[in-house]
Amino acid sequence: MTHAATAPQRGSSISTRALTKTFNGNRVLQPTNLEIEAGQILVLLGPSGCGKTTLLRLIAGLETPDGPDMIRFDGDDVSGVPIEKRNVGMVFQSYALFPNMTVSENVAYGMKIRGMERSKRDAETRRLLALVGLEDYADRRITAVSGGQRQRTALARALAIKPRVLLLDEPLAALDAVLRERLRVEIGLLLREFGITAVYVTHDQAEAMAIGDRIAVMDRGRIAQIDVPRVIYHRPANDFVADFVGTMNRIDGRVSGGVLSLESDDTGAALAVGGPDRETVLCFRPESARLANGSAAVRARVVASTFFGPTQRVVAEVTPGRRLQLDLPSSLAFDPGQIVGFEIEREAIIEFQEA
Ligand SMILES: Nc1ncnc2c1ncn2[C@@H]1O[C@H](COP(=O)(O)OP(=O)(O)OP(=O)(O)O)[C@@H](O)[C@H]1O
Repeated sequence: MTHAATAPQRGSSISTRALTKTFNGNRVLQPTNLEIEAGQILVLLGPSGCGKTTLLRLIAGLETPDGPDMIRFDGDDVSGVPIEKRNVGMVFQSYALFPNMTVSENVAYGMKIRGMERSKRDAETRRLLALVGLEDYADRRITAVSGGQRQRTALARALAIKPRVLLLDEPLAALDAVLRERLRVEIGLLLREFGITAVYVTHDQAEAMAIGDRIAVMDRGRIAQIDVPRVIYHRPANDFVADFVGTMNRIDGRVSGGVLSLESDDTGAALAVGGPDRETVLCFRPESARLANGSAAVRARVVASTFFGPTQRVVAEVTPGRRLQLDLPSSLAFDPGQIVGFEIEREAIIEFQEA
């Protein structure tokens, strides 16, 4: 395991039971049952207004649930426990740091007001600054460090009070894309090293995939699906999750003799999918397409192509108006109007039950 200096502290498990929240007669959180194991990172992912922040604030104790005994930490009802007694740390998009203090003073603040003695506090501050890679910036004023360094200061400050639950609300939203990408990896590693239980709100699916042990995708006050990132991505439970997480292609048509056929002049689809004859909608991700020729291939007319570096995203029509997005090797050039043939592995095809 890890050595003493970074020995993981134990996080609390969190569970909610039919947790709801109503604002002025409007129920914005539908009955929600969550089980978050100690030390796990759960990401709440969903579009604006779906209830992510409300759920986070309920766990924090910043909002009151509709009823008693709806939230438990380590099996104990925390309904009557105020935020300062819940042992939660919070990190927000706006850093909420003290601008007139240095980086290390900000990190030490919580320990100071809790009366930790100077030498212990200094040692702990140094340890935390090293952990977030800011040891060389300890004496800089907050106003003299970058956005990413401020966010890491905020994280170190939240961890300094040794919370058993860390709640993060869009902590990287204010940062530029490059920094966001780097910090999302770093934060995930840090939280795991700390062994803390974390709930992390974002509407950025790449961030959710990188950070979450599990992801809860939320839709209009409900959890639409909760699972590990791989399952959320490859086996979305419904249309909403499929569309919200990544790009999903759809081909609708009739499956007859296990094959979905769409024919029109020089384009068309002949996808072997198996199963009984039916009207259906088949879904697949752009990266599931493989270039192919022959009778088993789908043929589509290229509309446009965008270069991504290792791959290119080709937009092509399988019949007029039925557009698909395909990720194909970028070493090949595809001109508009050209016919491209491709296949999709059967395991990569997702079919939702007709509602
Ligand atoms: N204090 C409040 N009073 C009344 N309605 C509220 C309050 N807080 C949130 N809501 C409503 O609850 C719903 C969920 O809001 P919430 O902030 O939880 O969404 P979100 O998923 O975090 O959105 P965003 O990504 O935009 O922050 C919204 O319709 C919002 O308008």
